[in-house]
Amino acid sequence: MRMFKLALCQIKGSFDKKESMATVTRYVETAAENGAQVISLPEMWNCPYSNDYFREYAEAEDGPTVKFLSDLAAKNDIYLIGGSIPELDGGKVYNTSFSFDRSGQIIGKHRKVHLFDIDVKGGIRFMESDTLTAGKDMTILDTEFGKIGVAICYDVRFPEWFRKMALAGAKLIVLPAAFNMTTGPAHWDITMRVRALDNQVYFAANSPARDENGPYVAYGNSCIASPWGDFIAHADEKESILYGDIDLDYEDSVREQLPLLKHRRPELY
Ligand SMILES: O=C(O)CCC(=O)C(=O)O
Repeated sequence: MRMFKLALCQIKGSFDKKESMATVTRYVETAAENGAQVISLPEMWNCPYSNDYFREYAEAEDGPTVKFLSDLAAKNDIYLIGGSIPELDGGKVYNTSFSFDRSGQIIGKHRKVHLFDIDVKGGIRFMESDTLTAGKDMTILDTEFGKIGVAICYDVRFPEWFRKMALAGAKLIVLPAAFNMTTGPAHWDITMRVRALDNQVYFAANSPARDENGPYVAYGNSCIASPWGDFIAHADEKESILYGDIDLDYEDSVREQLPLLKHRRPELY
């Protein structure tokens, strides 16, 4: 099939995992009822986004959250890109996105490769590397709709990583992410559009909804950019489900008319 419906669930986090799971269940069921075949969640949806909580909330791959996501994918007969959660493995904590097929099988596991360590004066300081370990591997899901790349938030700032994904065949890239109120207004929209445009892919960024009272105020503004570089869907800061039709024939036609990927001169750079 050359066309499928993607849904991004822009939901608020909470301190209570059970409450977060109940919210996720509601949103995923609604998106599936509305015809979405691939559904995604935000970064760290089951854990407050703070170094104070990552280890406390972390779970192993055989823990309850991965089981919950697997059951949810199977029950709703959808591909699920499970946002990200703190994953505990060998005493280390990773920011990890698990993905599932329609039967609930894990088909991808992305550990955030670029850790979010920034110090913007008068804005935001965050040092993920104080508590988290970086992953090393590129993640591309093989699905009945084609290849879907998965990366997490700060990964988006490294264009080489996404070019590599496009060259490996990714047609859609999904980014569970949680920009903030300093870098969000400055860089979110333009970065998502340009990753789509440069690589001639659909590019979808799934933020949590904004919670002014939470430990981390996310920017929201989940969005889906087309291979032409325009937005086909864009949320505000509130809880919502964002839908987009991913049309791979359209993607092919953009690539034929403006053959950027063919015109590269890798022997020169
Ligand atoms: O790159 C940014 O500005 C934000 C990144 C971020 O919030 C994250 O990686 O979680």
